[in-house]
Amino acid sequence: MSEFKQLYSPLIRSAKWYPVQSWALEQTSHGAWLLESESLSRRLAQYCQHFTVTVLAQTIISNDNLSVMERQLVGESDCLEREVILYGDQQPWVFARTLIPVTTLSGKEQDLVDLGNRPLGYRVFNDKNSRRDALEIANLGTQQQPRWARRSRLWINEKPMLVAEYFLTQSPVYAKENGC
Ligand SMILES: C=C(O[C@@H]1C=C(C(=O)O)C=C[C@H]1O)C(=O)O
Repeated sequence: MSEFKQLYSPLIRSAKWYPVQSWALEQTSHGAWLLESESLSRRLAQYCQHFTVTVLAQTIISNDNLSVMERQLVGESDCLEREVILYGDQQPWVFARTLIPVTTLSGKEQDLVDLGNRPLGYRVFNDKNSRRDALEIANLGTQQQPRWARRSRLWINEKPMLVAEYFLTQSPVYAKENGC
């Protein structure tokens, strides 16, 4: 198993998610990232020369393996679980875990199984029938040194998927504290 998956998969699964309103995000530099409602991939790509995605794992998981909240957000269907690292100029920036119900993988959306190293966001946000809701935030670091994660539901042609993203230390989200 990839070292990244081993490290970050359990972290993001056990995250305590809170609604956006619970955090003082307005006017902060990380807030602009966490509140991005359009494609995160496109935003990240503006901060580097080479934006790439590496798939760590992709498997079908039973609905029984979803948490109660996950089930509330995506429904009762089994899901394709896709875990990736988003890289900016070869630096790992974001670990992302997406749950795509198999019922979403129908009609035009059957191609989502075959994305490979193409960013999911490019595919989803190229479709005019896409939107994001149910945004929640978690701090996987400490109060002194926050390490942010967010979870949101994406809709494509009225079909849901759930995306959790963990912003790694080298990501531009922490650019100020990294001295960039
Ligand atoms: C959901 C988006 O796609 C990004 C790309 C992902 C992937 O390729 O699996 C996963 C999560 C995202 O951070 C986005 O760009 O907003």
